[in-house]
Amino acid sequence: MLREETMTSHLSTRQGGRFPNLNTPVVLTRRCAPIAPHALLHVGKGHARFFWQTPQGQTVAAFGVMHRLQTRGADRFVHMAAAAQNVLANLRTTGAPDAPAPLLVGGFAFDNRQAYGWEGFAPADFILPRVVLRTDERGTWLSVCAEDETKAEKLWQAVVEAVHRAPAVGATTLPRIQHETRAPDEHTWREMVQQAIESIRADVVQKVVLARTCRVQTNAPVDPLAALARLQARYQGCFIFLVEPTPGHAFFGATPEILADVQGTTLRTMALAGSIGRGATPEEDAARAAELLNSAKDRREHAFVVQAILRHLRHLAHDITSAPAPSLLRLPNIQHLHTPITATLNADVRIWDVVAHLHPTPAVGGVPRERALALIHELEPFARGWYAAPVGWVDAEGDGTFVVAIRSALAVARTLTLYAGAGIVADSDPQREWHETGLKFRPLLEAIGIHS
Ligand SMILES: C=C(O[C@@H]1C=C(C(=O)O)C=C[C@H]1O)C(=O)O
Repeated sequence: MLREETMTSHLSTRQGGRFPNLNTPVVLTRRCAPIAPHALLHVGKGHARFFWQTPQGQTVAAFGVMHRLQTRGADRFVHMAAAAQNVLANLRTTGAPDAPAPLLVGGFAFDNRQAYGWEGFAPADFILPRVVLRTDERGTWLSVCAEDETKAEKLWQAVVEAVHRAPAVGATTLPRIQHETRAPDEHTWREMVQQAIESIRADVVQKVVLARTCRVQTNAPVDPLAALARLQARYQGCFIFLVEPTPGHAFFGATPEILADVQGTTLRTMALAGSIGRGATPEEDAARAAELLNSAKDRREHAFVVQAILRHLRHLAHDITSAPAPSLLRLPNIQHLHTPITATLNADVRIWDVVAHLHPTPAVGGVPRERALALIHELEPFARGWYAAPVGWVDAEGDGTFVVAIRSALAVARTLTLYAGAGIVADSDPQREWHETGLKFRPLLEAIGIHS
């Protein structure tokens, strides 16, 4: 039943292209008794899937494809905005009158490069899901999307029955690790950082964020749901996400970094840059926090991000406010400098415009942006795929949230690739940056049962 209902229709856009006429699908949304998001994702195994959990505990779990929207190229944000608008404006909603609006879920690649291992992901890839489960302070909502009312009604009932038959998330046996490789290795990393520092001294760039990967081979496929459960247990302060646009190609993580959160005309974003480990005792932890807050190097690294965000927002928004000095954002593995920023969007500015302008901030790219990106391409021995890129959702009212997909991993079959980066400025130390990126791998290593 579910399998038949979840047929895929493709909607690709090309520059200057026209969108095909769509039939008008029906989105049926009703309140329901609590359903565990994991049960829904379990039912959705074998389909495209999406999961989202905010630090406040709201969740979105979705599966199946009513429409898949894919765009590529430097203008992928603009083209996706048009395609999304076209799909969301062509829905008939039914069910509870106070139901949350229909949404699209997905994200973007970091840049325009072909990325090895990311074949299951288009450079901009969103779906209008067949089934969406949302929990928030108002309760639990189940939405289904189908060709007509009768089909929607049948699908709604079928999903409710299926989730009640789904097994509870219990202890899962984790796959055994057979092989682990760090790319680049430590020696090459030091050379990369050294070259970045030389580019900074030569005034080519002022800051650049370099990343490295950890590739793990396991004896059995990694179950992203088991990894998500572990991230949920330990990293509730983060946004926990899973994007699986093609079944079996899963990108997931626990990120603290919001790129754009829009409700009505209110925008929330943040600068997050400058990092140090946690202490083993409260005294040591406080000493490290003080060291970070007083570090001229970290404050400079951070200021680049604040300035870039404020500069972009000036064209998009008014009433922009940012904290005068960074505060601490503390996670179990690491602590960061953090500046919350809010603004009111100008008329006609949508979340897509904000994402298109802000990404990549110097928290994951560098300053100046284009030169830093060129240096990243030159120095990093891999393409980033969706790592450090915008991932999130947008609804039919124009609200939405995109996070920066760091502290993340790609799982395809028995290969898991973890990514972590660090901002390099003139006085960075390659050894310390190796250690810092090591700390940033930790949540995802733990999520698959490796304690480093
Ligand atoms: C690039 C990453 O993290 C970013 C870089 C940081 C830094 O250089 O201090 C801190 C937070 C993030 O904005 C990552 O986790 O991979």
